Amino acid sequence: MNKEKDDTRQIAFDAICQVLERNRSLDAVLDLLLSRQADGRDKAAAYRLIICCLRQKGVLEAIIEPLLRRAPPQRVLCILLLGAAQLIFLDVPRHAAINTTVNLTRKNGFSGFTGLVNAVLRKIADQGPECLEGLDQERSNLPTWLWQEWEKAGFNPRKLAQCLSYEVPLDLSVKSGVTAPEGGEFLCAESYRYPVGTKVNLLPGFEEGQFWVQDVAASLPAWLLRVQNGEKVADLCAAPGGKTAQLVMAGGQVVAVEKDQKRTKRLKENLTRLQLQAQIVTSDAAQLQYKNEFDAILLDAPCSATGIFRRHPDVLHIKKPKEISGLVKVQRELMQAALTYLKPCGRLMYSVCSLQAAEAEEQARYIATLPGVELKPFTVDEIPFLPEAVTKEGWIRTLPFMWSDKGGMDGFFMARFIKK
Ligand SMILES: C[S@@+](CC[C@H](N)C(=O)[O-])C[C@H]1O[C@@H](n2cnc3c(N)ncnc32)[C@H](O)[C@@H]1O
Repeated sequence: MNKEKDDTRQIAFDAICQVLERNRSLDAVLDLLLSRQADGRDKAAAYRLIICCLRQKGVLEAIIEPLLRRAPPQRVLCILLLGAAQLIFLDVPRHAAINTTVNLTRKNGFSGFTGLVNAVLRKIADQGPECLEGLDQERSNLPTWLWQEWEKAGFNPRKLAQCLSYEVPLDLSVKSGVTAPEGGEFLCAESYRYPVGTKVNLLPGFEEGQFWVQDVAASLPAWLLRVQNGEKVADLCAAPGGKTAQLVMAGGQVVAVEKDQKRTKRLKENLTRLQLQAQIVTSDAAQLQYKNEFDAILLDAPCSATGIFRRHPDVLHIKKPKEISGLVKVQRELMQAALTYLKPCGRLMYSVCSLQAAEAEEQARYIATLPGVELKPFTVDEIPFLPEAVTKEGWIRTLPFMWSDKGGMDGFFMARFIKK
């Protein structure tokens, strides 16, 4: 492999192009791209650069575009984003940022644009932090459709966009009976928070399967299902398995269903590392043959994932409004199926990591209208450490700026129902 080609900036460029041009999720491209880079520090630097570009894309474009007479090819714009991010947000010295970006332009077949890249980046470097003056940074960084939908839902999009300006800590769910690794802050339930930059695989106990990575908000749906020892539980959309692990730990006899083969493999690997056992079924969870069988079901449904934009800023750019209606349809099919699989008096937890009302609040309203189902509202007593998340309808809605003094949390929605 050509080492020179595989440097930090080349990896960042390849990743940004795949996300922005091909709408591929960052997770999907990173595994492959980062495996090309042997040096851990270079990997971390590439990751930092990619994340910064995706978080600040709107602001960077607002700075770059007035400096262009006509639009260059999309890939040259990606190169400019990388160069400008280094100058404005990552404190890379002017000389290094400009020279390496000009080299990147040449190496990727855009020799005719090296002059332009050089000139634009010099202007940005000359302006320094002043280039941010007068810019509505929050508004620039959110796509208009998300800003509007979040505003309509009453979520304060400006405060949400502010979550893009800080680095995100690491949250672990820790097995019961195990001491959490040192250096973490206890949050709630089985969740601990570690400082930004903590490497999970270097923490003592990782190999032994004593904990797993899971945002504190993501740990709430399985925890609030209050599974009792020996209960028969289905986790209908299970991979990569953070919530399955919680359900098993709580003592459930868990059937974990996952449609995607590759993700099922990851689910199995994760449960093996954690030394936890569940019956794993690879199938469309809407097509199973169960009837009146489970005491409790977790439906952590496939969704737009807009609630996880702090950790995965790619969602801001790859998700499109027209995708939502297809997801709403799948979520409803899964809900209907879940209600068939549930025993009378059984509990259904519906959750999504989405900030889109159509996938969350409106879906909860829809389930409540189905025959034979009733909402079991959450009360503040059940979640006293986060009372602001309990809505007047009795749902739980976490928002990324909740606990912002500690580093925030993912945006999750959950609603609990009982089969009559
Ligand atoms: C939000 S993720 C689940 C995350 C998981 N509950 C956890 O906590 O680790 C949704 C998962 O549902 C899977 N999925 C999507 N449609 C499905 C279906 N019809 N049946 C079963 N699984 C499905 C996706 O492949 C994805 O792994």
